[in-house]
Amino acid sequence: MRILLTGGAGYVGSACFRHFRRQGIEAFVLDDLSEGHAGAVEADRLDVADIRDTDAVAAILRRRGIDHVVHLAALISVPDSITDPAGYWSVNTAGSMSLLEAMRAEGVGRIVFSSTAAVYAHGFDRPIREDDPIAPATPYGASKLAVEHLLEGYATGYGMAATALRYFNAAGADLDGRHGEAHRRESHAIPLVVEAALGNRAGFDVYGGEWDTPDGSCIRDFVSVIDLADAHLRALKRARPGVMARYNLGSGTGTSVREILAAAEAVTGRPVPSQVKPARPGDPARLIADTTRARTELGWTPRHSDAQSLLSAAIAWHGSYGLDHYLGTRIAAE
Ligand SMILES: NC(=O)c1ccc[n+]([C@@H]2O[C@H](COP(=O)([O-])OP(=O)(O)OC[C@H]3O[C@@H](n4cnc5c(N)ncnc54)[C@H](O)[C@@H]3O)[C@@H](O)[C@H]2O)c1
Ligand SMILES: O=c1ccn([C@@H]2O[C@H](COP(=O)(O)OP(=O)(O)O[C@H]3O[C@H](CO)[C@@H](O)[C@H](O)[C@H]3O)[C@@H](O)[C@H]2O)c(=O)[nH]1
Repeated sequence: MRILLTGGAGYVGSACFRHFRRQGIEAFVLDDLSEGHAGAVEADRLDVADIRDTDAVAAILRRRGIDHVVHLAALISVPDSITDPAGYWSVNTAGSMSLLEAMRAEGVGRIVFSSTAAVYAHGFDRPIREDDPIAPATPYGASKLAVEHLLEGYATGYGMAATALRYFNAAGADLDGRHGEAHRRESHAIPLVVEAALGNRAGFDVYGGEWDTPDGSCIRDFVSVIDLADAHLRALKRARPGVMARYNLGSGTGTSVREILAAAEAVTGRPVPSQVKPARPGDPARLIADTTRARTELGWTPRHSDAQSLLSAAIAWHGSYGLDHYLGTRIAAE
C-alpha cells in the first residue's frame, strides 16, 4: 500500500499517518496547512496543496505512486458551517469531487473518507446504527453526506472501492503525549475543558443546561484518535472494488458534557470554573454510536476510548506540548 492522507497534517489525519508509519506503511500527506501543522508529520512526506486544485492533486498522486487515499481534508466546525455554508460546500464537497476526479485521472481506485455522525437525524435516545434515518441539520453534515453520495456513484459507476467512516467525537492524543489536538481556533469540548483544568483558560462554558438528558447537558460519544487510526487501516484492507461501505466509529458509550468536566477535575485535582451558556445552534442532545458493524466486519475494538484514558491523554498533551509546540517548533514524527 502507498497511501495519501489528505488533511493528514491535522488532528485525526496525523494520528493516522503516525499509526501507518509505525506499521511500516508508505504513507504521505497532502494538506494546505490552513489548520494542520507541518510539525505533526515527517517533512519529506508532506505536500502542501489545496484539494480543490485537481491538477496539483493528480500530480502528487502520480509522483508519490499512490494506490490508496484516506480523505480527511475538510472544514470541521458544526457551528461555523451555519454562518459560512459556501465555504463548507466548497472545501468539503467540491473539494472531494476534485480529489475524486484526480484519482480517476490517475487510476487510483481506493478511498476511505472521514464522514461524521452529523449526517444522522436528531432525536435518537439510543445508539445510532448506520441504517438509521439520515437528515443532517447543518451545512457541515449536509456537505459530508453529499460526499457519501458521490462515493456511492463512483463505486457503482467507476468500480471504486469506497468506505465512509462516520466518526462520532474524536478525542485524546498519542500515548506518549507528544502529539494531539491543536486547532488554532479551538471549539471542541475536551481541549477547552482540559485547558481550563490546567489553568490556561479562565473557565469552561457549558452550552445548554436544559437538554432532555439526565444532567441537562449534551451527551456525546468520544472516541480516541488511536482507535480511529486502527479502524482506518482495517477499512483500507477490507475495501472491495465497486462497493461503498459505511461504518460508525465511536466508543458506544455516551458521556455528558458535565461528566467530562467532572472527569477533568478528578484527573487534574483542580476545580474548573464553569457557567451554563445558551445552547449552540445545530447541536443534537445526544449522539451515541452503535458500532456493531465495525466490530463484526472490521474486527475493530476501541481500546483507548474510555473517558478516563481520553482525558489523561489530552491532559498529558496539553500540559507538556499543545498548540504552541506545533506553532513554535518543527519536530518530526517518530
Ligand atoms: N474531530 C472530530 O471530532 C471529527 C468528527 C467527525 C468527523 N471528523 C472529520 O475528520 C476529518 C479530520 O478532522 P480533524 O478533527 O482532524 O480536523 P483538522 O482541522 O485537524 O484536520 C483537517 C485538515 O484538513 C486540512 N485542510 C482543510 N482544508 C483543506 C483544503 N482545501 N485542502 C487541503 N487540506 C485542507 C487542514 O489544514 C487540516 O490539517 C475531517 O474531515 C472532519 O470532518 C472529525
Ligand atoms: O466550549 C464548549 C464546547 C462544546 N460544548 C458542547 O460539547 C459537546 C461536543 O461539542 P464539540 O466538542 O464541539 O463537538 P461536536 O459539535 O459534537 O462536533 C464534533 O463531532 C461531530 C460528530 O459527532 C463531528 O462531525 C464534528 O466534526 C466534530 O467537531 C456539544 O454538546 C457542545 O455544545 C460545550 O458545552 N462547551
